[in-house]
Amino acid sequence: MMVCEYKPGLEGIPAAQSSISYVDGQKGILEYRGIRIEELAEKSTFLETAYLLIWGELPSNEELKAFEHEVRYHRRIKYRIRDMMKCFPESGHPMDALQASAAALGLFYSLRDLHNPAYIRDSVVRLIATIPTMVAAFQLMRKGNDPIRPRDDLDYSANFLYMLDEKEPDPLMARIFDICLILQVEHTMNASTFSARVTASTLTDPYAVVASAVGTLGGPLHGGANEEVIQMLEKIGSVENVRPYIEDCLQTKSKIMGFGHRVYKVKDPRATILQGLAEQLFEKFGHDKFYDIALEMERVVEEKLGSKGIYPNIDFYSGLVYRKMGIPTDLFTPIFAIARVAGWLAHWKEQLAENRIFRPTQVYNGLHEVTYTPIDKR
Ligand SMILES: CC(=O)SCCNC(=O)CCNC(=O)[C@H](O)C(C)(C)COP(=O)(O)OP(=O)(O)OC[C@H]1O[C@@H](n2cnc3c(N)ncnc32)[C@H](O)[C@@H]1OP(=O)(O)O
Ligand SMILES: O=C([O-])CC(=O)C(=O)O
Repeated sequence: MMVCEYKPGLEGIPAAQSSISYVDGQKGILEYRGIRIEELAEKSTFLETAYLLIWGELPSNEELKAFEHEVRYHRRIKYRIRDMMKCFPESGHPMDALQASAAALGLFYSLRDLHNPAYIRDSVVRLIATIPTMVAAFQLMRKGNDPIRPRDDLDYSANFLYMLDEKEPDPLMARIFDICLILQVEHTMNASTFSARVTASTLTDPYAVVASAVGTLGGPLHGGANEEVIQMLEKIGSVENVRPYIEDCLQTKSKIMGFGHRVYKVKDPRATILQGLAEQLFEKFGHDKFYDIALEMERVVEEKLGSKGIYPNIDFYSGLVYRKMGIPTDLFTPIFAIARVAGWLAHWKEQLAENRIFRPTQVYNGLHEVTYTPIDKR
């Protein structure tokens, strides 16, 4: 057997062959199925992009209409799922609520008919359709309110924003939210997608695949950083405090949230687009002082860490966009999951097409031939 060098975090080790997305981290390029992210953000919608990622090609008009229709009519969640969610502690994190709810869907649809295209399509539609409803339902129920029923006349993103507070969203806000989902939907072999593929490789059901990926996305080194960025900006509080804050992080070797990336060594192209979206919102709905703090952070981090290739990642500006929409900070990562579920499902489908169970090796650095010490002699 070939002996390979151990790489912490599997840096640079290919874990799959994939045609779903492509990143050039030196040039700051991201493509979904070969199409540049900038073009999709300008011209596509989240559901069209999800279709592209999962089925490999842009849909025809009829295909898109059919997909949108199916998603629209699967948005409602079973009352037993709602009843289960009512028992969750209101102080719990919405990512944990989402992970548990996604797993619970598997109790109702545990068929695992993995060779049947109709089962694949049905699972894709159900997960993409119900995850926003479950996120919004927990948000209302933890405040003691009843969930708001999805509105069939609203499109995907407008309906989610509506379900958060029963107000039809401003059209610019709904469009910007939809673009955010396009930007967050997929990113090659990131930690949560890897998790999804490992889980998929055991041939379990897609609800378990998504639940395991949601659990992985929530950590602060991954999708959870978008929530931490806002907490950091609040803690810094003013532009003058930025430099001392960053100097302190460098001295204590703490991570600056929303900066750095395993693949990008330049500014993440999605951060650039998100920054532009935040500016559009500030223009229409008023400035946010945290944006000035964020700009100063970007300047100081570039000065101090630019030579190491540490620049803003996708999580740096997304929180400012969601904050301006009035969305609570602890929903930022669940919203990331609303988007990324389509990427995970594209990888689930690709993994199933040429499956082999993931079973890497390890470099054992423990003891051998140790004798058992009876408890009274320890
Ligand atoms: C959707 C997403 O997941 S995007 C990423 C979201 N996560 C964050 O924003 C959290 C902050 N960033 C980080 O923790 C990292 O940059 C990660 C997790 C994104 C990437 O991690 P890795 O590729 O393993 O890089 P690693 O943590 O080994 O850092 C490499 C070097 O850069 C430094 N570095 C990396 N990111 C940062 C940061 N945000 N702040 C300060 N220093 C950093 C490290 O201290 C290390 O320095 P050293 O070589 O002198 O020890
Ligand atoms: O790719 C990664 O390592 C992190 C990630 O999910 C992203 O940047 O969207």
